[in-house]
Amino acid sequence: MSTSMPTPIRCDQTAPWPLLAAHFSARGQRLDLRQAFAQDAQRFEHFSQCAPHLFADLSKNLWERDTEALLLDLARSCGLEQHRAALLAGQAVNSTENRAALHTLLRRPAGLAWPGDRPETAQRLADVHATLDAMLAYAERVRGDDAITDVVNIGIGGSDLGPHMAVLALEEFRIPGKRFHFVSNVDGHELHGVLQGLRPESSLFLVASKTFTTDETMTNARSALAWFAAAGGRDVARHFAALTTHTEAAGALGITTCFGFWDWVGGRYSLWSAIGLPLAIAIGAQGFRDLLAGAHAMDGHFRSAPLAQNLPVRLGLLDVWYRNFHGFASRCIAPYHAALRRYPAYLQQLEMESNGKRVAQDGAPLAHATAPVLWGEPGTNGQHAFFQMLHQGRDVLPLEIVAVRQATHPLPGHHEKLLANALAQAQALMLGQASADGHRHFPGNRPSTFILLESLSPASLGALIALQEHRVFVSGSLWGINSFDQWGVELGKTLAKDLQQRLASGDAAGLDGSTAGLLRRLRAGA
Ligand SMILES: O=P(O)(O)OC[C@H]1O[C@H](O)[C@H](O)[C@@H](O)[C@@H]1O
Repeated sequence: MSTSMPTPIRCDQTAPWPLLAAHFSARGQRLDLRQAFAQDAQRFEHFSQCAPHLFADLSKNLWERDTEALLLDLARSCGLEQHRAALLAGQAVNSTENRAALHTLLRRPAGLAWPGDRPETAQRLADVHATLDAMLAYAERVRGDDAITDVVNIGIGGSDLGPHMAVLALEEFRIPGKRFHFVSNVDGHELHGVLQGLRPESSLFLVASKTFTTDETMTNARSALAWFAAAGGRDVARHFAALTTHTEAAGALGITTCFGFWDWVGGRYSLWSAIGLPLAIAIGAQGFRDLLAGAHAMDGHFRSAPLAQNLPVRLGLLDVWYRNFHGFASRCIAPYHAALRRYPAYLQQLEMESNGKRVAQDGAPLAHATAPVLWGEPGTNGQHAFFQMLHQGRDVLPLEIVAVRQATHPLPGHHEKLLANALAQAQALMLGQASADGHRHFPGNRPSTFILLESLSPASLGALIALQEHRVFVSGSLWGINSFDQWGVELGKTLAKDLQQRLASGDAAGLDGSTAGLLRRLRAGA
């Protein structure tokens, strides 16, 4: 059993909060990055940071050393260090569900104890490794089974976004001869499109659902099972596996090959658990262990680096500064690597489902803003679509670039162009360009963060994702919210059940005028 932990202190109820507001009015809102670089020869050194497997340049952001010092005071006043310790020790930081959020345990080496561990941690870690070993052995068997050519992951949200993003990101490491498909939407077009290219005897379906109740996933799993039987498939135990905390529910559906995990793993933090099986099949047991090791290295950095040199902390503090003082409402994510094309979507769930909250831990409404909108596309594509607005729109939209120093393809010239574009965008946003013609004038002073990986590998991807997880924890902690629940997704699910019946029956009694009108329209011809 997890014990409850002291409630973090809300940022707007601490002494540094009004000091930050005063600092913003006096200087922060007028900071000019071009002047800031001219006045501080060490600005790049001060605001850049090495962390395991990556490097980050935060110097082109609208803050100065004094700002960061005040933000660090804010973090301390909010009890960030105590809250971090509670997270890592497995206390019930998810207060509305009375659960720990122990995704860090999933990547901890076997037998490693941390000071402050709760008594049950050693057993949990042993369970993690027993499951990991079994899952990786299974992944290796599937990799060696040439009869299986197609692996279909059926899952949604955290049971789709992580493995899907990572299988794409690590395509260079992917086993040849197997195709990977991800079916998430209840829209039958998606599953139908995949099934059309499959044969039962060469397909492996992985039904991924923490709860094993999610309607989309259950509907797709039932349809896949029905297709399998109708197409002459035999041996469900060989061709279907369930990745879930509810193995009995999988059994009830007829799926007996199961890899489990635990309620203390949040859906959007579950890539490291059995939910990672499609990735493990794609990149192999060693690749998956490298991913875990990369994430664990970042966990160590987050756990022990001083706050002022702690990259997730610095990013999380910058997020608070931007959201609550500058009032920036979004962050544009631009991975300059085509294989990271699902990275923005992955971060959307991680940050917006974690921190898109309007009440404090105690349920009281907050007076300050929380998660920004995350959005984006790989560079250079985004440059030819929406970067116009980043450069010349009326709103300031902070940009976060992820670039990779080494390419793995052999094509000459491409990578230099790609990296030059990443650098140029950050430079153009900051420097701008004066022109008497308003249409050609670039105001500049627009912020960006530049994250650099040496290469895109399982280890660096693990570190990058763990960095983002911890950064979301930092801002959520200061905002005083529970970053680990997602009650906001429930109402729509309940109403969809009711409306599914009404779509069949035509009963519009008691509905609002718009929903009733649309229902009639949808049923026209029924
Ligand atoms: O893994 P599952 O239990 O099927 O949940 C899948 C997803 O759906 C839920 O509604 C939540 O919004 C997500 O956090 C979760 O990842």
